[in-house]
Amino acid sequence: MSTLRVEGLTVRAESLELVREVSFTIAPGERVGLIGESGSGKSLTALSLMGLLPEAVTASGTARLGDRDLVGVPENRVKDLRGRDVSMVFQEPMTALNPLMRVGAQVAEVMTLHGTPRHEARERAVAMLERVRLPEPGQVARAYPHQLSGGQRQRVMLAIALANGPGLLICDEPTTALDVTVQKQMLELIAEVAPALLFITHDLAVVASVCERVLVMYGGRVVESGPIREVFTRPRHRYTEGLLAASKLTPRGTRLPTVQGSVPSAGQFPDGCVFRNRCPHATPTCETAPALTGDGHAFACWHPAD
Ligand SMILES: Nc1ncnc2c1ncn2[C@@H]1O[C@H](COP(=O)(O)OP(=O)(O)OP(=O)(O)O)[C@@H](O)[C@H]1O
Repeated sequence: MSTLRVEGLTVRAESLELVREVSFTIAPGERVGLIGESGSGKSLTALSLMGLLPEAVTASGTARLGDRDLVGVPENRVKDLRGRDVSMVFQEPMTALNPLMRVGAQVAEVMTLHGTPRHEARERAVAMLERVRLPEPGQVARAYPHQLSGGQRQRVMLAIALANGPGLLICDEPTTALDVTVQKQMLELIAEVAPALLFITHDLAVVASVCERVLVMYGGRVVESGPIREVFTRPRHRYTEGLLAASKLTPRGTRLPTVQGSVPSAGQFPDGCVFRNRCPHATPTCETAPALTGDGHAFACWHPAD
């Protein structure tokens, strides 16, 4: 597993700079959110890492996953990286899946493209469908996309994205088209299976529930970044303040007690709190977080508006 290091990433359409000098890192296992208003450059940032920029749009700067360059790589080599080192799940699975091909064959195809023998790929495809918790994976493998629900199709897309064991998963609004219950399950699954995650969304509650860190983009730049609790409770940039104010997250003014030397139990979080099952001080869930060192932390609690 390798760290993603992006430095000075700039995306241009002719002389127009659409993304400017973006720098960030994502360590193995880390989940980083990318938020910002429409047109702020989130998708172009992600597409640069996938080598999928639209025609006449170019990227400069560096993006390295371990010892591999992701930016400025010739097209014939980008195909090797895409799917194997970095994978992406988009919002609408129906447009990404081939309607005329059984889904098992579609999962298998991305493996054969990267050198897995055909018979082995078929077997591993079913295992991948099981990994993304599709019940009856053998049966699902034989289905066509239209025979599955939206949530099942998005799980298939996740299986395709993970098929070659990439080091980084990028998700661009992967649950926006799903209903709320299915969305929650899908987010939990993504958080669990992502080797390292760059998660693009407009939904701040989603970022808070899936990611540990967040990057805020505005006008093509990253204007603020940091751990979720810091950025969401003490935003430094006026634009972030505005985003929070306009979001479904509303500060209740509840300041939970300073925690001394122990991990807060789920009972300390009010119903509906996005931190409820996650320790806001550490990356794992409350249940598994190591005991705090005793210096104590205070935090405000943000939760979705009623
Ligand atoms: N092919 C292109 N040629 C020129 N400009 C483009 C092209 N694609 C995107 N842009 C512009 O680049 C800017 C950033 O676009 P991008 O799609 O990255 O924004 P975004 O933050 O992902 O927005 P959204 O949340 O709506 O998806 C926008 O101003 C957009 O109009």
